Amino acid sequence: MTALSDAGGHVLVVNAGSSSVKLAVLDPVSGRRALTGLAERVGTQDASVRIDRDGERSTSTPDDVSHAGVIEALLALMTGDERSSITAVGHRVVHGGPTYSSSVVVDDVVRADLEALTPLAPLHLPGNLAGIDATTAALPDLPQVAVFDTAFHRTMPAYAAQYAVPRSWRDDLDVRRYGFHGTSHRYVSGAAAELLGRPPGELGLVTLHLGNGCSAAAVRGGRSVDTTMGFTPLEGLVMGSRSGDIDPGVIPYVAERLGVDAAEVVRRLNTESGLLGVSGTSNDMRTLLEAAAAGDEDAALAVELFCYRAAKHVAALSVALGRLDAVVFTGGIGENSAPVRAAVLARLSVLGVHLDAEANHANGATTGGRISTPGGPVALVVPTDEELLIARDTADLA
Ligand SMILES: Nc1ncnc2c1ncn2[C@@H]1O[C@H](COP(=O)(O)OP(=O)(O)O)[C@@H](O)[C@H]1O
Ligand SMILES: CC(=O)OP(=O)(O)O
Ligand SMILES: [Mg+2]
Repeated sequence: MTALSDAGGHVLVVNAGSSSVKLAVLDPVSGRRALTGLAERVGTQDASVRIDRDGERSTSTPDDVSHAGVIEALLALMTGDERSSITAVGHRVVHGGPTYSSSVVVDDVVRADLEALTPLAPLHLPGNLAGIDATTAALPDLPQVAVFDTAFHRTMPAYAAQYAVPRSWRDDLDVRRYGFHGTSHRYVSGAAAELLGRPPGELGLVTLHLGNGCSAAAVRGGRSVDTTMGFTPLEGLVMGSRSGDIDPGVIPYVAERLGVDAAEVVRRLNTESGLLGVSGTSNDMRTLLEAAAAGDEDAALAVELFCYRAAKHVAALSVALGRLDAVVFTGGIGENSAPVRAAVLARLSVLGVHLDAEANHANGATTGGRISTPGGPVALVVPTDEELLIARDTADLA
C-alpha cells in the first residue's frame, strides 16, 4: 500500500449515478467508513441529501438540485475535521472509452477526454463529470482519481468484445462491447473466491449485479471474459427503466410510428422501459413484488421477464467459462430480494445449481453466503463494495 494509506489518510469516494450520488469517506486499507452520504432524486425539486456517521444522521434540502449542487450540500454537512482528514478523492466513472483501461489521475486532458465520451453514457457521464468538478472546486489541492466501470472488462477476448458489424465501425468509430459495473464484478468475484476458500485463478464464476442498472459477467481465473452490457449500459438484462437486449429494427419502426427521431426512441429505451415499461407503474423491484403479490398481472410479468432474462444470460455466460463453479448475486436486488434469487435459480437447475430455500431467506445483504444445496455449482450472495475498490485504486495512484 502507499504512503497515503500508511499515513492514515481518508479517501473521499463519489459514486454519482443518473439520479443518485453515493458518497463515502473511508480508510482504503481497512475499508472502515468514517461516514457515508447519499443524495437521492437528484435533478428534481424533491432532491434530498443525508450523511450518516456513528449511528447519527444529518440531512439537508439543497437549493441547487443538480449533481454539483447535491455534492456541495453533502460536503457542507461534513465537519471541518472530516474534510481535513481527506487526502484524495476517487470517482466512479462509468465509461473509459477506448483510451482508459485502468484508473487514472484526472487532469485537464483526462477531463476533456471524458467530456468527449458523454454520448456513450448519457445517463451517467454528466453526473460523473459534475462530481469531479464539484470536488475539485471544494478540495482544490487534492488529487482526483477516476475509476472506470469499463476497466475490468478490458480482458474480454475479441470474439466477446466485438459486434458482428463492418470492421470500419470498430476501427474508425470504436464501436465495440465495453461492459460496465466492472468495479462491482471485480469486487464480488474476489470476495466470492474468498468465501469459497479457493484461489480466484481456479474459478469460473458468473456474477450478477442486479440493481437499478443490471449486468452479468463471466469471470474466469479472476478476469472478465464476457459481460451482458455492451457499447452503452443499455444492452443485456432487463433493468429498472432500461430494456436490455432488443432488436435494433424496433428503433426506426417506433421512431416513424411515433414521429420522433432515433435518439428519442433510445432515450425511451433507457428511461421508460425495463421493469417500469412492462409494469406501467414502477422501476422499483420492492414495489413490483408487493403489487404482484396483490394480484397486479403487469407487475408479475415484469418480475418474471426480469428473472427469466437474468437466468438466460447466466446460462449463456457459462459457455464463456467452460466450467461453472458459482453464480454470485449482488446489487440492491441481488443482495436483498430472496424471491428474485429463487426465481432465477429455479430456472438454473438445468445447470445443476439447486436453491437452498432456508439459506436464501437467511443470507441477505448483511451476511451474504451460500444459498445452494451441496453438489453442483454454488449460488452465493455477496454484498458489493465498489467504494472500497475505488478508495484503494485512488490511494495507489494519489
Ligand atoms: N428488500 C428488497 N427487495 C427487493 N428489491 C429490493 C430490496 N431492497 C432494494 N431493492 C431493489 O434494489 C434496486 C436498487 O438497487 P441499487 O443497487 O441500490 O441501485 P443503484 O443501481 O441505483 O445503485 C431497486 O429496484 C430496489 O427496489
Ligand atoms: C453502468 C450502470 O448501469 O450503472 P448504474 O447501475 O449505476 O445505473
Ligand atoms: Mg448501481
